[in-house]
Amino acid sequence: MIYLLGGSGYVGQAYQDLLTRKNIPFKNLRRADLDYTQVDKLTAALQADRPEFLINAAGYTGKPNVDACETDKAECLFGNAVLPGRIAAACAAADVPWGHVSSGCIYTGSRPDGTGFTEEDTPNFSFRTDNCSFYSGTKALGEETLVGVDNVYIWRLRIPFDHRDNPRNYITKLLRYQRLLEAENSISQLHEFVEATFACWEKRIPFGTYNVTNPGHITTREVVDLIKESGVCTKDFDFFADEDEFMQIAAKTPRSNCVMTSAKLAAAGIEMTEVHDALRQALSEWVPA
Ligand SMILES: NC(=O)C1=CN([C@@H]2O[C@H](COP(=O)(O)OP(=O)(O)OC[C@H]3O[C@@H](n4cnc5c(N)ncnc54)[C@H](OP(=O)(O)O)[C@@H]3O)[C@@H](O)[C@H]2O)C=CC1
Ligand SMILES: Cc1cn([C@H]2C[C@H](O)[C@@H](COP(=O)(O)OP(=O)(O)O[C@H]3O[C@@H](C)C(=O)[C@@H](O)[C@H]3O)O2)c(=O)[nH]c1=O
Repeated sequence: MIYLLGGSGYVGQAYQDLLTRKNIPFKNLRRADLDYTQVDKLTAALQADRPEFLINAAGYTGKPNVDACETDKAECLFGNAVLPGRIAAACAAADVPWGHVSSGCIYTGSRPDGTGFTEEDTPNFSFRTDNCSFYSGTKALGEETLVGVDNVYIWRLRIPFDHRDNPRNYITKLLRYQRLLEAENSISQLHEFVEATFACWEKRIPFGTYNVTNPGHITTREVVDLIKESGVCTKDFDFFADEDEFMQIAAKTPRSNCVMTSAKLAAAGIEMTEVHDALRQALSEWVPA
């Protein structure tokens, strides 16, 4: 049996769908039912139920986007930086291996030679580099909390998208924002992300950190072209002149826009669809809200 923390959230729902489809028994824990943020309570539950693996899809993202984290810092710090350490303590006490959903938003840009950041690269969009959003800072701290912890996968998700219209879906965001920021990003098809991360456990690949993004990178303008090409929306999309204008008009805090490589995951035998193809696929199956 699998333990799922935060299973009622946007990412957690995708895990519920996956485990249900695969017919794998799981328990979706919600804080309202069992306060898994308390080490003693989570440890006792793990010792009683003895799940084979735990997935942590809990955390604080801010709604509708990371700007909201700037005004709820205590909750954001707790959910993203403190909670992973608490789960690590409980999983160590009960000897349960686990996986943690982190974020690629701890990087900005690309490597100096233009290639994507690897798992070996130190985050360059964090409190330590003093250039980040509060959300990104807490996600980087969450990873630091887990340094030296055995039996854990750290899975980096980035700007999720899929075929279902949803305010959290990157495609929906681009359809609804009044103006767009031109940027280059590596991004993750949500359902491929959950499949790939669970495959880490199923295939028993080595524990550690994995970038779980669709291979390649894509610019906002390229996504817009694919949206138009698909017929999902053919309007004229309006763009900000530059990041300064974006910050003045639409954002409270800087965004991470970055290129990553998921080559480590592929080398472990877990392949994801090339990013343009994955977007084309999602748009071809588009389900409006
Ligand atoms: N959505 C995105 O764009 C991305 C998300 N991620 C990461 O994925 C994880 C899940 O995100 P997502 O599903 O979008 O988030 P949601 O807000 O949709 O769901 C998160 C769930 O976490 C639980 N939770 C536990 N502690 C807290 C807390 N302090 N504050 C708020 N919620 C808490 C809640 O479940 P309950 O109360 O039921 O237990 C909640 O339903 C996060 O760690 C996030 O950083 C990474 C990259 C991109
Ligand atoms: C607000 C806004 C953003 N954007 C761009 C900036 C960025 O490239 C992209 C996404 O920005 P948002 O503000 O919607 O999303 P943001 O909250 O920054 O999204 C992030 O959420 C957290 C939880 C993560 O971990 C990330 O991986 C990512 O999904 O959209 C616009 O083009 N126009 C806008 O008006």
